Amino acid sequence: MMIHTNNYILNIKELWDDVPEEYLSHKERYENAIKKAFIVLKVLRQLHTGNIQITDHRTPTNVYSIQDGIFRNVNPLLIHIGLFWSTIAAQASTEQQAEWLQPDSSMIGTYVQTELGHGSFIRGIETTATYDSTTDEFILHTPRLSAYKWWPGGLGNTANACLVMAQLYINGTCHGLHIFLAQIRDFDTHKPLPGIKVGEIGPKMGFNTADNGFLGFDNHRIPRTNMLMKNVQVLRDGTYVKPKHDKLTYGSMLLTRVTLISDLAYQLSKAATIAVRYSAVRRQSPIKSNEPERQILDFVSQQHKLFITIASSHVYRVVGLWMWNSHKRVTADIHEGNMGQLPELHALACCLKAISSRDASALVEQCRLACGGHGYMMASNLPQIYAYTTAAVTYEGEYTVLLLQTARYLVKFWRLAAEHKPLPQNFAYFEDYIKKNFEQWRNSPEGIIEGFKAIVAGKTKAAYDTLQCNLRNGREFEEAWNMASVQLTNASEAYARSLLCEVFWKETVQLSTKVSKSLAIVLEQLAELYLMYWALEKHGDLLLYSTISRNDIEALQSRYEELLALIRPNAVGLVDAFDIRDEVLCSTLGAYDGRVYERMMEEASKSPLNEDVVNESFHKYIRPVTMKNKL
Ligand SMILES: CC(C)(COP(=O)(O)OP(=O)(O)OC[C@H]1O[C@@H](n2cnc3c(N)ncnc32)[C@H](O)[C@@H]1OP(=O)(O)O)[C@@H](O)C(=O)NCCC(=O)NCCSC(=O)/C=C/CC(=O)O
Ligand SMILES: Cc1cc2nc3c(=O)[nH]c(=O)nc-3n(C[C@H](O)[C@H](O)[C@H](O)COP(=O)(O)OP(=O)(O)OC[C@H]3O[C@@H](n4cnc5c(N)ncnc54)[C@H](O)[C@@H]3O)c2cc1C
Repeated sequence: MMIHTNNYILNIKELWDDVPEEYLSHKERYENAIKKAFIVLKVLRQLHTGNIQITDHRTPTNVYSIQDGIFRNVNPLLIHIGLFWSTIAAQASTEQQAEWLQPDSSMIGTYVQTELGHGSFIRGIETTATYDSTTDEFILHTPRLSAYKWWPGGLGNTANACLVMAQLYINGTCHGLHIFLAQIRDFDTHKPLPGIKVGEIGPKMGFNTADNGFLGFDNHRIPRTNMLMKNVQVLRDGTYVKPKHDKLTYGSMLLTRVTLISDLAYQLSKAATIAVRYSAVRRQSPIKSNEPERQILDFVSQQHKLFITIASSHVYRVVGLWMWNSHKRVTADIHEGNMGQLPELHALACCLKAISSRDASALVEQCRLACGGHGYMMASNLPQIYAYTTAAVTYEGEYTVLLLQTARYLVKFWRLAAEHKPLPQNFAYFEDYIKKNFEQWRNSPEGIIEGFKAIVAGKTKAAYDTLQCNLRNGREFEEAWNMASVQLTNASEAYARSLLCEVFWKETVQLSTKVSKSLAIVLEQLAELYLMYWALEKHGDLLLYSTISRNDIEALQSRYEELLALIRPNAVGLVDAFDIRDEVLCSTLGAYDGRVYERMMEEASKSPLNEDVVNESFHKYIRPVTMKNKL
């Protein structure tokens, strides 16, 4: 069968709600979402097997973006599709993949790592997998309450299998964390298998269709061949064959951190579309008293809130793709046995995941505030986008914890620079900073990029000096590190910002040579706006670490305001260009036709509180009190 993906999915009636999901109970929400998830999964499987083919020349990822509209929340199979399959594909041996990665597999899986007691510090995970050579099995066990798995998406009710991260024990020796495939529910009855205690963890700020779950094992046995064995093996006699790099087991987190950057770009484009379109429709007060009321988009302070969101969406789209290509390159190298680039990729993924999620949630909230009271309505969809986006600051590596990983990398290069040892080209600026080879400040994108590098060098130096001072004062390294951690995270944050500015600017300049002149002008305006915005936000740091002057900052401010005015005529066009369908945007404020007030009234009419002219609670509770003395 030949289909057009969007039209096909839009025409599946069961995927689209009559009643907004906010009016459903926790249980009904899950049941509604799971119904839709399996319709979507069926379509994905048909696409995969070629039973249906698409005519719109897009990949199955098209289905992923439309699902934002289908679920208005999270697909309960998100982790099954996003993490379970990809981890098997990346970490299972060829034979395991052939057995497990069947398109018609009965397994619905999830990725089970975090425990009640440990999320960030995964070496602290307490679930054990003990090899029993007499039966050729691993025994999975949860030794205490804190070792219960807690959080995995889809675990609560949906999954019948999972990838479990557990401490591997062979003959009494602990070999650290490894990943095991475990069936947890019967494929036919869906009842938990003996020795499995599993359930759902309860309502959350968002993600309420994702049935996040808990899981405990009571000496649950699985075959030895269920350990993921591409990079590491346990042989029949219990011999342990080490991986080429001891963090290859963490590969799924690395990949998800990379892909998250692009996902967050997409969430930002949704928020920007809603807020900019609404700001073009909404009129509130004249600018000059004798004039009609103006579109709120004409207020320069409103442009300041919104245009940075449009620009940031482009930044994260560009940088997300750049990271995706790096990941592909490094993975190919790892395949060839070369691990050399892995530390750099990990350091970049950590700080960029941290900053992209923090930026995205702050900017989505800024868009919500920019829509005034109406932004607070669930029907604007901005609260849901915020709840989804802010979760990413925590999952897949908590913000501060990830910044501290990148700080380890920065400190290593600073130490080389301080000891006058050779540095890779991308850290040559550390040496320049030490030698005080400062470039004279230039009020240009290139000048700002140099300025940001000076901030990275200056902040890394400050953190490093504090670390050394703590060590000289007799502290142990880990304690000295903890004492310097505020400065270390500051250095990492600055590093991420400098990367974002540099990659975005260079990629935009390159892209500009390939598109029409008028488009190139707009793209460069957006890139310049991003750099100017952050230079102004960080002007205190620039004053500390670069040669910028007060006059330069004033000139930057003028240019920034000029850019807002230049972008204003194209603002609506820029968000239309994100090309997000109304069915995906799900927003009364952001629909393409601009019928904001009509849609708000239509949505209000769906409230169950409008079903009866007089709600029965009036007779039960209100009337007895208000009419008491009058009867
Ligand atoms: C914070 C972490 C990284 C610490 O890990 P740990 O084993 O304790 O590290 P060490 O201190 O021993 O060593 C650090 C050392 O290892 C390198 N490294 C760490 N991670 C990686 C990696 N992924 N790839 C390559 N190298 C790595 C690091 O560079 C250091 O090297 P040095 O040369 O400096 O020594 C760890 O505990 C961690 O990652 N914590 C976060 C946990 C997390 O992300 N959990 C995600 C759970 S799944 C989830 O949240 C799903 C959400 C839903 C969804 O995605 O939709
Ligand atoms: C919506 C959602 C979905 C999730 N899905 C999954 C899933 O599918 N599978 C799964 O396995 N997990 C999942 N998780 C769990 C998630 O990965 C963890 O919550 C996350 O890694 C953070 O760990 P934590 O909760 O232990 O936070 P903690 O580490 O306890 O963090 C609490 C605070 O302590 C600070 N802190 C901790 N360690 C340090 C340190 N070394 N130095 C400085 N400060 C520190 C943090 O900065 C933070 O401020 C999910 C979580 C959420 C919210």
